[in-house]
Amino acid sequence: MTKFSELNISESTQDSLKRMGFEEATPIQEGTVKYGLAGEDVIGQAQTGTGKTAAFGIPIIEKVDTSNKAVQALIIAPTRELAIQVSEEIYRIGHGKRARVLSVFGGQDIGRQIRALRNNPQIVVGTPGRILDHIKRKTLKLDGVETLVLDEADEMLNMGFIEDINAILSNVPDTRQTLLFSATMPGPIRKIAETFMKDPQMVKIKSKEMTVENIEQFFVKAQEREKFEVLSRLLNVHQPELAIVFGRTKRRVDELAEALSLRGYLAEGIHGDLTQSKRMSVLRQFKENKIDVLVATDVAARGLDISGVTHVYNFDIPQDPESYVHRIGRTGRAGKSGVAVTFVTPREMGYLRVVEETTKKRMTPLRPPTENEALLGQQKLAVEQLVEIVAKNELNDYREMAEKLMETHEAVDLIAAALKNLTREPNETPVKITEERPLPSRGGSRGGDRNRGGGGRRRSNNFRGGDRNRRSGGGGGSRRREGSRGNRSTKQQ
Ligand SMILES: Nc1ncnc2c1ncn2[C@@H]1O[C@H](COP(=O)(O)OP(=O)(O)OP(=O)(O)O)[C@@H](O)[C@H]1O
Ligand SMILES: [Mg+2]
Repeated sequence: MTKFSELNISESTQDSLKRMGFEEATPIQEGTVKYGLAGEDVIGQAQTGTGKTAAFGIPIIEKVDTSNKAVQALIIAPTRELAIQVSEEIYRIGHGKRARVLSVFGGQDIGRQIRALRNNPQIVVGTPGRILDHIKRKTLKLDGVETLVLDEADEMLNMGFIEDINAILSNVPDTRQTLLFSATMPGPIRKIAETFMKDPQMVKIKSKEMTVENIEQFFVKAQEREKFEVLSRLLNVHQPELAIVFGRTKRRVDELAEALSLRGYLAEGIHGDLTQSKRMSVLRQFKENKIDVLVATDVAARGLDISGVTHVYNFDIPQDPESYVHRIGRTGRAGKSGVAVTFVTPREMGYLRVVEETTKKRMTPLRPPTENEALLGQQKLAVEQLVEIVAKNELNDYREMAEKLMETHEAVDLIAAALKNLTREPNETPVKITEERPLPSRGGSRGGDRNRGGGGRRRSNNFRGGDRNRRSGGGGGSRRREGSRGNRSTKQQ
């Protein structure tokens, strides 16, 4: 590990990084900051959660001239949430220098953004569509841009943003420096990326596997119709602090969020058809631990950095190995540990093998928990909660009542009743999960089919469904979840 002081960066930026709790540079930061500072183009590839944002953020902050009113750096990101997150991180890195950073994205009042743009931000982070909109309105001038960043470029190209990106690039001076970062760099994407760039320095952080080793990776084989029960049981056994469940389509996400709420989990869905304010409020609730389970599509979760995500469940196996890498990378970030479980129907085993070949990592088979094991997991949790309440020693208002109860009942029955009340018991509430068709067969369960069609094809999984707005609420939030946070770090697999 390298100290930031060895990377030739200013005291003020070093102070900001210290304030953020960054003590040493991660390998991708160590590898790219010098090129970034020297004005060279860089293609940076490193595993999820290893600090790629600061890898481009640090040189941007170092180079920005705060006495110059022009926009000097433009960062393009695939989603609104990511644009916000990246702008916040860069703002923090630029704290000492007082650089002005602004995020612009669709779904937010454009008038407000236009006014903010008049305040001369030096760094703008945005989604392609909205950036282009501002260029057309002449509310965003890019002739002073020296550094352009494409974060998650492959996702933007998958989403069909290539023309928008080309149009944006034609408004940025040719003399600019271009930086491109992602955890995965599929071949065709790299080729396209190179056409945007001049003699890019390739910085690939070598690792045996594509995924970080602090994520334990499991798969569970289940029939499509069994998957939801298996998910509920796994949640009961694993007791995740925060979990993300990925579904293949927007409809799937809506139905899963609804079904989980009905069964008493604090769950909400997030996907591209929700209004911007709904998406932001769901994410905020998740970050504040008011939701335990976030159900999401691939796109909605790309690049998101939420600390405390302990478990990722791929309710549907992703079609591309790259999606798998990005999905499970929502856990195990910044050196923390995480667990990923991928559901696979027998017909989809071929996809699992392709994922494993790409990531160079075998997933461990996981037996679906029995109903009894799920109950036991929850009972254990109830015991922990009860003991914790006792340890808090705030029971004075209850002692008298308790003593009275003990005159007529056995102590053991009373405790058993309290435990029962705290336990999430197997719940048969009917839920509606429309069966998804399995992915097209990949020829046999050993897979290994390298000749998969559609390498450069636009992914369709995030563009289907979404024919309904998500019903809000769902009720059923269980009592026992409330105030039980601090106690739920027990991780089992
Ligand atoms: N040098 C560092 N020391 C400690 N923490 C860091 C350091 N650099 C980044 N982090 C933290 O690590 C987390 C992950 O960083 P970041 O979001 O940049 O990852 P990423 O590589 O872009 O991941 P993804 O591929 O998922 O987009 C963030 O919370 C970030 O603040
Ligand atoms: Mg990132």
